[in-house]
Amino acid sequence: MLRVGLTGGIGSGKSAVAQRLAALGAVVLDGDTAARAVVEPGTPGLARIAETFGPDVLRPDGTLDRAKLAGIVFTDEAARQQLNAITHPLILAHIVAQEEAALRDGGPDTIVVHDVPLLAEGQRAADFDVVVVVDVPTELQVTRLTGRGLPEDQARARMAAQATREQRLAIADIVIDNSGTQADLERRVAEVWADLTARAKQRTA
Ligand SMILES: CC(C)(COP(=O)(O)OP(=O)(O)OC[C@H]1O[C@@H](n2cnc3c(N)ncnc32)[C@H](O)[C@@H]1O)[C@@H](O)C(=O)NCCC(=O)NCCS
Ligand SMILES: Nc1ncnc2c1ncn2[C@@H]1O[C@H](COP(=O)(O)OP(=O)(O)OP(=O)(O)O)[C@@H](O)[C@H]1O
Repeated sequence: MLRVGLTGGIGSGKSAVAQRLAALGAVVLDGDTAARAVVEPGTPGLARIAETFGPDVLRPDGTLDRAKLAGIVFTDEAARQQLNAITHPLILAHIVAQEEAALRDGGPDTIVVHDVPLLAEGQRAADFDVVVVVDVPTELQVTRLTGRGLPEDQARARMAAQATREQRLAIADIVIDNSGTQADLERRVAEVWADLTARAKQRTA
């Protein structure tokens, strides 16, 4: 098995890369999806969030009001650290369980891609055999985020809560430049897939 950490700033195109890698045969485990699962109604994660941030962050139906919580944590660094302290250990445990299942089901050449939005923010790069970073210039991140409907001030607030472009590039083994077209991206991901496949074979040889 080859364990790949995939990361990129918000709006870099990380999800687009993950989708293409999945289509090529990777088992993709997604941090944002895990982050949603651990705060479903009835979970200890959601209970701790409601205790910490107050019942106002819950909707009348008991689900998390994500926009309200985002409004709190992306304007208040201490609040975001509190949220991270609740969610990050739960997210990690959720993903470890999914990876164990992938290992049981897949063969020795299985390529597991962990889509980890905040890989450069933690100390986890060493947990992976290969780190792939999706890179775009900062202003293009803003353009793409506003293009999908996020107000510019909110886009910039989230980017300010993340590592810098340079910090992400510093942990990369492979960089995917996504400043071109979707077709350019597809070609580059196919190249990277060939590279990952070769690395996976080398490990099992
Ligand atoms: C604050 C929340 C409710 C906002 O929800 P929303 O649906 O608007 O965003 P979503 O979860 O889809 O995240 C979108 C992107 O925002 C960025 N982001 C999310 N959480 C964080 C954070 N704590 N710090 C920095 N950036 C973050 C990431 O680039 C992520 O890919 C949500 O992001 C959350 O629960 N965050 C804490 C868990 C977390 O750290 N998740 C991301 C890494 S695993
Ligand atoms: N090469 C490209 N050309 C034009 N638009 C693109 C390109 N790559 C991605 N996009 C668009 O940019 C936006 C952000 O891409 P995507 O959702 O894949 O980013 P992400 O890094 O996964 O973001 P998030 O951190 O929010 O999950 C999307 O609307 C996507 O369709």
